[in-house]
Amino acid sequence: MGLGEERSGDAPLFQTTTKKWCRLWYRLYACCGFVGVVLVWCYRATHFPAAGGKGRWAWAGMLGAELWFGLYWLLTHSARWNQTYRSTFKESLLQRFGDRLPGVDIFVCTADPIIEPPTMVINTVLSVLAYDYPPEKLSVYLSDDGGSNLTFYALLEASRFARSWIPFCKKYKVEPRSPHAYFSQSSEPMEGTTTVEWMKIKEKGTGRRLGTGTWHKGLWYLDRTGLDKALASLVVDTPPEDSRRSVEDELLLHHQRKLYKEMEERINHTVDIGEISEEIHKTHKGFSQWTSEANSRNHQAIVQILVDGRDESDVDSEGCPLPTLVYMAREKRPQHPHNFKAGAMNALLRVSLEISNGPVILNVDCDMYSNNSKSVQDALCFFMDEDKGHEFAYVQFPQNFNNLTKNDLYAGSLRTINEVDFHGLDGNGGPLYVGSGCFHRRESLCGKKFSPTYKAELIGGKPQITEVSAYILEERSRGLAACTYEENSQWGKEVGLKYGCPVEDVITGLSIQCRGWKSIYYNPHWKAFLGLAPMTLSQALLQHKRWSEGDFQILLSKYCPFICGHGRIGLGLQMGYSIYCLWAPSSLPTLY
Ligand SMILES: O=c1ccn([C@@H]2O[C@H](COP(=O)(O)OP(=O)(O)O[C@H]3O[C@H](CO)[C@@H](O)[C@H](O)[C@H]3O)[C@@H](O)[C@H]2O)c(=O)[nH]1
Ligand SMILES: [Mn+2]
Repeated sequence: MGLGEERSGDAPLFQTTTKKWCRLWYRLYACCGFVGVVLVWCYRATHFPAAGGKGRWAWAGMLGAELWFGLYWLLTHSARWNQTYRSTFKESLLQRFGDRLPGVDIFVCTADPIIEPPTMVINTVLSVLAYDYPPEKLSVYLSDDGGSNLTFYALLEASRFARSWIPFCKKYKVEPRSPHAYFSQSSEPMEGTTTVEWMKIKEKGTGRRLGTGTWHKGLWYLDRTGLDKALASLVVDTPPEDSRRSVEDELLLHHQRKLYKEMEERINHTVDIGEISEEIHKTHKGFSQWTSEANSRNHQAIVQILVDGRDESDVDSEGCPLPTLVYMAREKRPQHPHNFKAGAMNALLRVSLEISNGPVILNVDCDMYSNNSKSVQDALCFFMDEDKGHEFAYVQFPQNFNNLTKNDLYAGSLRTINEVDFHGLDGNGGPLYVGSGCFHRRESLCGKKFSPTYKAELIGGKPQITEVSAYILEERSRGLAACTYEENSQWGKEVGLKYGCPVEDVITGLSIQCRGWKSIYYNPHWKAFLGLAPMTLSQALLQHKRWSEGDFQILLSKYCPFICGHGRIGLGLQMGYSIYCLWAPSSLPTLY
């Protein structure tokens, strides 16, 4: 069992269960399967055609293929032997740590404004900005490898919208906190509105239109004055307090939706035109960083702090502090390898160290929004645990998708991996690091070795307001995001994410585990992250080719789980890694 139970006095922060009966049934099933496999092998071996007999080579080939699959089967099921499940106790976390909670830096990566539309990117950003976590301890960084001023413009719009969106989410406990996802699941305003009170106001108040506003796609949207007027009229029209509240709620929802739609339209319009207008250009100094020769492969480093969480005058519409929000496009030059996502993540590690220095880091892809506002608290339940927390380097959540068709033609849901394999690996020392949806301890990601005596508190955070201005932080950060910064350094080797492998995350996770750290797989019923799976055959093939190639490359490199992991990670985990490392060679017996 997990922890806590054995610790007297303190309530546990997380619990580990094994689902005993499921495990037993599974093991029984696996044993029966293994008997079957052995019988197939025996049959092949004992019925081998005699020398000179027909089909001898074909038979030998079949025996080879079945031996391979049998051994692969053994590997897979051994890695699944210790299925483990986790649950967290968030209330205890808040009670116990209160304002001693650590700073959390969130990295969102995007690479191309055409493939990854800016409205999608900012929805992901807004979903993490609105996490249910003290805003002064939260910093969100967008890395734009496309180096696009359109993405920067979208983020600027998002930084303004966030001022009403975050208090709205907190007041109404909105879920999910990606505005697009939220508004597309709730019904359209004004049409078939639900409350009786609302109807009354419509008739009695200012008539059909309620107040001043604009028509949009056949619906009447109130503007701020219209909204205030309508709210004021409620006092007269609907005396009971609770019915007044429900109408007020509807009006605010309606207003928030209108703000979102307007922002979305402005961004899409600018993206369609493909350039920033003079008018927009004037609204922020950041646009001047884009010179006329700049393009996605050749430009200087750009770092802009759009919201400085330390600035007490910069608050949301309710007067509460905002999370820090930073735009970063690292320097790109054709003669310097940029190392794809790993390069972006390492630049983010350095820039965020300068600006907010959160000891915990979350990375999400720009197409994967947060679907649960409490995930940061969930992850911290593991890191902050007094007994075991110091052993964990990262907490990986499953990657779930919301664009799959009913039959999931290209197996994009990763169901077996999410629901079976990773629970097995969690019982063997921890799951792989697979990119999006993973919380890291900054130190272990930056190369620190685990030591059993080491019990660092997860403290740290932003420098004091008086220390340096945002301008100086931006200047310094630009140097850290320069493409020459990593020359002759350990970045990409021993520090940060590793370079040179198409699955930079898997190889990085393996080396972290080889340095003695454990990891956690947390798969809550209420999905924490929802993203976009490949939609076409060619996209799906390309992704699987990259994954298989990358994993096979690990097997052949010095990071081979059986060599690098020998004596450092358990045999179960070595076998677990090899399931994926052997994907590519498994294609040969499959073809046979
Ligand atoms: O030069 C690059 C290339 C990609 N990305 C970003 O990296 C992420 C993942 O790239 P994508 O092309 O979407 O790859 P996927 O195969 O969908 O990603 C899966 O596989 C990757 C490699 O294992 C992991 O890093 C991801 O988290 C995981 O979701 C996206 O946000 C990109 O914007 C960059 O920032 N810079
Ligand atoms: Mn992707």
